[in-house]
Amino acid sequence: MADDNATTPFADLATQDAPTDYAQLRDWVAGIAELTQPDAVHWVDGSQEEYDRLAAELVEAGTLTKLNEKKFPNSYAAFSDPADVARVEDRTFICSEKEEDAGFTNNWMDPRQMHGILDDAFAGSMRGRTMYVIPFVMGHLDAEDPKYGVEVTDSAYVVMSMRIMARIGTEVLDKMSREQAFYVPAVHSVGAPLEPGQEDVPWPCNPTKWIVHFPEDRSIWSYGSGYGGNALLGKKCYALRIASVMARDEGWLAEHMLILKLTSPEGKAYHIAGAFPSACGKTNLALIDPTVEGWKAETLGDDITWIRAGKDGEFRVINPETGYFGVAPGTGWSTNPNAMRAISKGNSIFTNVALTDEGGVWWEGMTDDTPDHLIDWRGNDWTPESEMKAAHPNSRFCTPIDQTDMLAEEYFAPEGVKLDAILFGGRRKTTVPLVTEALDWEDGILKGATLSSETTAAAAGAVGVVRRDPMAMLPFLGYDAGDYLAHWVRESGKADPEKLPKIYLVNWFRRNRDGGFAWPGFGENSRVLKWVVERIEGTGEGVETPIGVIPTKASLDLTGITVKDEDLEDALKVDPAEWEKENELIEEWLGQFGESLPQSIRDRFAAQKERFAQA
Ligand SMILES: Nc1nc2c(ncn2[C@@H]2O[C@H](COP(=O)(O)OP(=O)(O)OP(=O)(O)O)[C@@H](O)[C@H]2O)c(=O)[nH]1
Ligand SMILES: O=C([O-])CC(=O)C(=O)O
Ligand SMILES: [Mn+2]
Repeated sequence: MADDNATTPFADLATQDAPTDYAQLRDWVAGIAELTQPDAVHWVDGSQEEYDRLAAELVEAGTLTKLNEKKFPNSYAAFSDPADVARVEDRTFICSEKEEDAGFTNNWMDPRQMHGILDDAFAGSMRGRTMYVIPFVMGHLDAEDPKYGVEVTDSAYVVMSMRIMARIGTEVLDKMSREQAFYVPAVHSVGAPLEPGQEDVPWPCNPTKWIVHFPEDRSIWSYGSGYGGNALLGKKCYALRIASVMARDEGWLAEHMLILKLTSPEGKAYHIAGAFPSACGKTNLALIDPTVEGWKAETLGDDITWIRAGKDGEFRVINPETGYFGVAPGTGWSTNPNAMRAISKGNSIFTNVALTDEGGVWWEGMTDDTPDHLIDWRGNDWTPESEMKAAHPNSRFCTPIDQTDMLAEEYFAPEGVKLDAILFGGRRKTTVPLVTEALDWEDGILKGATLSSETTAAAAGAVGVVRRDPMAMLPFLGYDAGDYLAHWVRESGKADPEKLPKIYLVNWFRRNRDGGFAWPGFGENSRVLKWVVERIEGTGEGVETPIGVIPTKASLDLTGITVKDEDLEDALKVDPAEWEKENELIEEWLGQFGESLPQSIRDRFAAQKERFAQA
């Protein structure tokens, strides 16, 4: 261990037991300790022992409830402050040097001004608490160019969750230190210092929240929230916002996508990625149980995908995470048995779900029967007569991905898999058909660029409002949206045109004329995937419409289910009146981009309007 000339007791605290001689890292951690003034500093080794010790401390503090060991081994439930239940997009900032580099979709503030605000907020913010130092890597530790990070946090809940979601601890620290590698410095504080003698609360947080990214120096500062995407900084903050900037500069793509491996009855494997906004079905599709005869699904990832052009001109994809942070409500034995099996193996942390009288967890949609009595996510008695939901709509399960029975072995391969198709999807009651094949790659980019969805509980704010969400990345772009689309165009230029994935627009959420879902969804989506594969093979039947090719009614394999003919019509129709309105909204959306929007996207949109005019 190196000898430090520490200047303050806090710097001493940070470095005295530091298990690394990486001087730059030691100095950085010491500096954060000086700023935040914790009572203790702990370098996280990532061991089970450490995890169990933190869990015991959090049970003692009332943050975690240990679940029934027989039903949910080594699992815990956490209940957040009712005002800290989701990502806070209006408090999320991209502080690039120039405002135009953050683009019109992001909140921006001058980096110097923001650093001033953060210095004030973080000054003494960890008083009375332990500061944890979490070395982590997103993606594989033995990747060609491992993407390291170090999260400093005063939340043990964050440490436990990060251990599920990413590769953390000693092995990562050792390799990072040996290589003196660059790491993304990520600072997190719940923003609730304790004065001497002050009693803690189960879920400390601060009414003022700051989720801040500095893309040029690749750093992250998160203040005031303990929740999910606000606090587990390896996830959305690093693996999407900061990684998207790295990807722009280094020539790859960081995307909000699931990865699914699908094997046909003939034994041929296909890899499909899907970009859907938060709470629009990624985890469910990633864990699909196909209902269509003879098809097998395996998963590689459910939320984040990094794409690189391979040496043979193919697109290759990996999942940089190691766990699920999945939406609990709607995840059930009938809709998502693969998730339920993974969860049942234990080692999970549930946040804002309800507790059963047997010490288990429950949420809306988990089982067909509703329990007679629960403790709801706010800690109140709950019965089926209660007006409130038992679980918060954005309640989550945090579960290791390697507990998935249907995990594809390629998940473990640093070189990833070759991508065959990309689905862009959203939650739209009207207008957008069940599935549409883009006319070609550039038309596919237009589909991604103009993707839209009704807002959900995954972010604070109104639910059910239609908004444009380019490539499902709206809340996760680390730079200008037009530059991002131009980067897509540029990256695809590197691929062999023959090997570019085919692109599809999907919508599992369209309503029928009676207001119900027009398509049964979930496992039945395998029927749509089968059509996609048939299109790739050149055998699937389709009808050309002004927005692309949609299946004929007969070309969707509906063996074994009954879908009413009129429901199928409602699911598949391209209604010119709806699209006239839609095209106006798209025009308005594209009008918000500046110069940076690639001309090819404007041209492809003009072509789409022209096809409607000709139809
Ligand atoms: N009707 C219908 N609902 C679905 C379908 N797939 C998912 N859902 C519901 O949509 C909600 C969100 O699904 P998820 O799979 O968790 O969404 P996600 O995209 O992984 O969300 P994030 O983890 O927030 O990014 C859940 O309540 C699901 O039950 C589908 O095919 N049809
Ligand atoms: O980031 C979070 O808090 C949860 C999540 O996966 C999302 O909202 O997309
Ligand atoms: Mn998910």
